[in-house]
Amino acid sequence: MTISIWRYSHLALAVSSFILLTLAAVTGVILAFQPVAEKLQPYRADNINQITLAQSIPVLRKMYPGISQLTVDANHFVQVKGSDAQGKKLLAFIDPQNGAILGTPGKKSDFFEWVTALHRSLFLHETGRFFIGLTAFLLLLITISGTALIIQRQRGLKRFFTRIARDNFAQYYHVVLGRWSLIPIFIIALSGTYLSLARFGLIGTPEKSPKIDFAAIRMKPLKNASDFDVFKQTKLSEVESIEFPFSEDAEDYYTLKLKIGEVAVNQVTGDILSEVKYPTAVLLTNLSLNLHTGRASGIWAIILAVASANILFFIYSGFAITWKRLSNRTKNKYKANESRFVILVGSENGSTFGFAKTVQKQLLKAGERSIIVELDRYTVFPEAEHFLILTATYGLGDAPTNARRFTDLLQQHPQPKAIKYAVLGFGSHAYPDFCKFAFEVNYLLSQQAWAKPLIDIHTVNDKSPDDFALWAEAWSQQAGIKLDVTTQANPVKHRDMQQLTVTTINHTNDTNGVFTVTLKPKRKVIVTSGDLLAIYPTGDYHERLYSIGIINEEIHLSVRLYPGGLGSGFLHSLKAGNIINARIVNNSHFYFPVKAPEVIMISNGTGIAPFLGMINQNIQKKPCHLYCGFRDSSSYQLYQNLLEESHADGKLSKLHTAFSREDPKQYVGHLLATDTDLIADVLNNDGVVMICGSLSMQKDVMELLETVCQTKTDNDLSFYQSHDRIRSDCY
Ligand SMILES: Cc1cc2nc3c(=O)[nH]c(=O)nc-3n(C[C@H](O)[C@H](O)[C@H](O)COP(=O)(O)O)c2cc1C
Repeated sequence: MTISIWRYSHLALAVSSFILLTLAAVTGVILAFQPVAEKLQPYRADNINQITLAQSIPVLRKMYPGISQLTVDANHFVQVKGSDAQGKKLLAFIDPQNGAILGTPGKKSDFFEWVTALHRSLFLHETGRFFIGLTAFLLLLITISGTALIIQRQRGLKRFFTRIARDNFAQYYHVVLGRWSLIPIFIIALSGTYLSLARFGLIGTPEKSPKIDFAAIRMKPLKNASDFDVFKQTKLSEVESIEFPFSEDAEDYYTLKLKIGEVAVNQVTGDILSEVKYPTAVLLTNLSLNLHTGRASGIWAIILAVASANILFFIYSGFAITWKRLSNRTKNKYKANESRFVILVGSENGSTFGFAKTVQKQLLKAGERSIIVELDRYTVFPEAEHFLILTATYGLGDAPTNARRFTDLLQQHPQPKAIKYAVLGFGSHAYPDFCKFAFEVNYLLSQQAWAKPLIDIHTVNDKSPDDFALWAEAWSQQAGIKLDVTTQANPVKHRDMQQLTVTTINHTNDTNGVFTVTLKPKRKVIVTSGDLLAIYPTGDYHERLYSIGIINEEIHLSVRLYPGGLGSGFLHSLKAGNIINARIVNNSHFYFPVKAPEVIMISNGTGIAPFLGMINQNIQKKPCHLYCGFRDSSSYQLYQNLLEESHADGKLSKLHTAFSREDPKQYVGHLLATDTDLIADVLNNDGVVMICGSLSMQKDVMELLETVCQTKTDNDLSFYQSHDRIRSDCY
């Protein structure tokens, strides 16, 4: 069953019962203090588990000849009724061993009586009782659906109590407290439901009184009550009440109402005149009363109070979660058939809609026709030029509820025009399948003839504003529309601006416009190969990002000069000794996998930059295979010495080069196609594949990897992507 069915049932049940549930929970918290207050009174007989009727009854009859009834309540208070030796009315708590009076029962608290009536019947008699019973039943169903949701969220019963990733306050504590108070709430709901059913006679059979054969009552042998076998065998703790014989006539007898049944005892001989066992339904009613009211145990009563208070918190947090989900839904200004930008959203709890709205606002501000659509409402968008797909991942790396049908819809609705797409995955590293669904969507889109990637897939861990801003920047650069997504949580980032000195710049004319720049930070900075360097060519908000390779503590960039290119033109104009302002952008998802046993690196063009640094730093000489593609050998010359040295040092195990404009014309994909067994081995043995370069190269490589995964590895492509075993940084 899907998470949504449980969720919707949970919500529907909560919505339909929350008013009465609030009332029952508030009164329940108050009533739980009644047994605690009662237990504080000093009337408890501590040893009723040891005292037998044979010990107690003769003492009591002697002290109180007019005793008519004895009761033992859940507090272990023993109460006697009747008249005392002076013939005065008797109603007192006594010590059952010596008959001493411990106190007299006071009037029940009006307040507790009032709250009890409200809790049981809303002051509406049978109608009220019915609604309260129904509320208890709905609470039972809410508890069951809540349990199912926790099991699904935690990926199975075994992991029920394992750590919960913290989403937001209401959601986190809804689940955390839910796990702990599940059992008491289940017991409250079940016992409440049972008591209501019993009350309306829907279960249980009426108690039968003992049938006495008066003709068979014996007058002899005369025995003392202390010698009656039945009294000797019965402890006070087994008794609910005892009716004493009215006179000394043998036809008047003792009636023992025990916890499990009723026994009539001849007052002369001690014979058992009749014995009836209560039906299970009656025993269950008693048990339900004990469990529902906490009357039998002060500790249980406190647990009930806490559980009832938790119900109130669940009502609040449940509505806070729902409100968040609903308030993130959007109204669109434009229609699907007139929008140029389509923001497709996959979200379970609504936060991804918040990010989508930020993007939407910027696009509308820029005067673009833009629309937000749930992934499950995917259709043909005749005017669309850009798809921005923002999707979370749920369950075991699955699609969120509003994106379940997307993969089918994508096949059903091919788009009439070419559309540039960008996928942004929302997820959390607390889950093993990080952003798996986003990787799947990205792959499926790459298979559509009409879909053209604008930028590589990006991911956002734990709603990180920085991750989001990085994606927005990358997208803005390619789309030519500024998305300013800086927020309070992500204040102007240029605080971390560094001054960097150009140490070398290497541009020759025969490298197809590719050149390298080496920079040295003036101050010590934390930077790793794979990070990005953000430069500001016009000194304002225009930002350009370049992959970094660290060699000998210097930052190496590989850049292709584009005619009129803002960033590449700026870098190309630099001279050794120039100082530039730039900042390091953390890109840790593309770091060298230090723990992996073997690594395959795939690049084309300037995508080689981070790998140069990673290979240079591979002092442990971990097996590393580099597959790099260039237009021709002149572009390769920029890196040749460094790579050959690394190979000779053992930092690079194998170097494969492909030249697309020299015979035999080859792309990296061709090199990889001959080494599919190696790729499969690396993936099957915890190794990592890294890709850096152009999006079109990435598309071809991903297709090849998908085939390798289908035919030669244990898992599919998105599994390796979401477990950081296939890492890509393409543009
Ligand atoms: C029950 C549950 C399961 C999740 N499973 C995954 C997962 O498998 N992979 C992942 O990367 N993130 C997972 N997440 C994290 C969410 O995808 C992430 O918090 C996302 O930002 C939520 O977006 P939303 O509020 O739009 O649904 C899970 C979160 C929850 C609560």
